[in-house]
Amino acid sequence: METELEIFDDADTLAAGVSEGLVRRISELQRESNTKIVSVCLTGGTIAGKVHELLGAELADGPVDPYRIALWWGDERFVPTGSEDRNAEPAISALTPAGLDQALVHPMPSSDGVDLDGAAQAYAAELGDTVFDICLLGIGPDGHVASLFPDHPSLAAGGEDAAARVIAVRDSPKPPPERISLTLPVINASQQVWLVAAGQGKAEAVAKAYRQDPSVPAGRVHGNEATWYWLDRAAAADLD
Ligand SMILES: O=C1O[C@H](COP(=O)(O)O)[C@@H](O)[C@H](O)[C@H]1O
Repeated sequence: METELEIFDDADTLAAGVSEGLVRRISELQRESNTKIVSVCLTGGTIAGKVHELLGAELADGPVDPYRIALWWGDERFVPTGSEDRNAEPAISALTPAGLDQALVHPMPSSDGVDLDGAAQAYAAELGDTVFDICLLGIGPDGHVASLFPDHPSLAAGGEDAAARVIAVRDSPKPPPERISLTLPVINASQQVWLVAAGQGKAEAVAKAYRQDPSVPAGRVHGNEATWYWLDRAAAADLD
């Protein structure tokens, strides 16, 4: 399993680099097989928003067939449809103009009319045994990935030995308190895991993750084939 590191000057050039990297990898996989549907798991967070904006434009006008991409999410805030806290909706708005097959777009449920545990179970059923070609993950300043937080029940329930593929998260240390998250076995089954972080506030968590410190969830994720770190200089500042 390879670990790759890409460092950019700032958050904007980082987002552009990740977006270009996605186009490169997705088109490579699509070229290998005419029928291949590339499964990409998206993340929420600040830098991801920038990536999705750029990716929407690149997918509309590049080598990728957007109709052969399946989109999934690593985590979601359990809030009503239309809430500005949702991870999926801004990404879908940014990417849909590129011409996605909506049947292959799999947002996690919102809180409208379902309970949290039921929502997590429904997403697990939808996910089945899907293996992601690429799983994008933001890193929180505390080292959380998806909605698996350090020193929190989410990490116990969603750790390497998790029984479920998708869990309900309550009392999240970062608001909103109720969330849905993939667990480590699903993330770590991905062909490639891409960790993306920008800003000095992420530097300590990134350094721990890079040296695979198990005290932070980000230090416990990896891809089957490769793990990529996509960082700006500030987030990379504490790397040895
Ligand atoms: O709440 C969340 O936070 C993390 C990190 O977000 P960032 O804004 O600090 O980059 C994100 O990866 C996760 O998907 C999201 O739900």
